[in-house]
Amino acid sequence: MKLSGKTAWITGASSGIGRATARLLAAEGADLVISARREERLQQLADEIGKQGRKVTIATVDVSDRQGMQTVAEMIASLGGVDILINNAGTMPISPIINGRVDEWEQMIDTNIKGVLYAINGVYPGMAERKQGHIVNISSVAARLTYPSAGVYAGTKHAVRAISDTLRKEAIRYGVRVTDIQPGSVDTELPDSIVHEKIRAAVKGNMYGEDMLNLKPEDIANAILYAITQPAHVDVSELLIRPLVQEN
Ligand SMILES: NC(=O)C1=CN([C@@H]2O[C@H](COP(=O)(O)OP(=O)(O)OC[C@H]3O[C@@H](n4cnc5c(N)ncnc54)[C@H](OP(=O)(O)O)[C@@H]3O)[C@@H](O)[C@H]2O)C=CC1
Ligand SMILES: O=CCS(=O)(=O)O
Repeated sequence: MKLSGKTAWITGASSGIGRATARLLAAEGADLVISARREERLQQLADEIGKQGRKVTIATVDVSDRQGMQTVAEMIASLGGVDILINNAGTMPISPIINGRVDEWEQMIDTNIKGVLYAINGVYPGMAERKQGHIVNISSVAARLTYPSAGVYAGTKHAVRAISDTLRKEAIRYGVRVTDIQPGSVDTELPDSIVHEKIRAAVKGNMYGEDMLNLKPEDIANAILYAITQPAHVDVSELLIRPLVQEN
């Protein structure tokens, strides 16, 4: 097993990419801290993974809750810290900017940018002190391009990519590695977070159309595993993974 003796914190572990990654990392021997807002989902996952003999700690927290994230960080520090952070929690309530859905903009900014920063802030100082660690941020193909209705979402993902690359440069001196994972369309619950009904229907139609074979969450979990199991001198800085049929 490639991750025996390692502990990973996975945010957004209650579904999709986070849940698939939790399963894969546990199968490779990692102990886990899994967090999200839906506690029942986390408990089900913990029960499943616990049967494989892995230690799993649940943290029910909204990543946009600065104090709540600080409490999780303190709990993690009391466990001795984590070796790996999978900074995955995210939301995508997209809509045209002309609609002025300011609450949804703020939700994306608070979750996708501030949440990512709070998690980094929670574990990075400890990693730097121990002179080892790996931070994996899940941005998106939308960290490289934009498309109508996704202005704010793409803005948050461009920000995650910029934060990742800056952190990568700063963290070299501490022996901490940073990877930015950029998935294309993955078959998950993410479109359910779109509140604008017409856009949600359009995105779901596109993502689940018969002519479009999306990625599976496990495809991204495999990419994450690749990034975190390279030799210590290797930093997989970015990985862009699209379904074969996705042009942009
Ligand atoms: N699916 C796709 O096509 C793509 C996804 N991504 C990114 O991948 C990441 C994972 O998404 P994916 O698995 O697809 O979608 P899911 O909707 O299946 O999973 C999102 C996860 O994030 C958690 N989450 C959302 N908001 C919050 C919050 N405020 N606080 C804590 N946890 C939260 C959810 O848990 P809960 O609701 O229980 O809190 C859930 O576990 C996201 O960052 C997304 O932007 C990137 C590119 C493509
Ligand atoms: O983050 C989402 C990427 S895509 O589904 O719009 O390609």
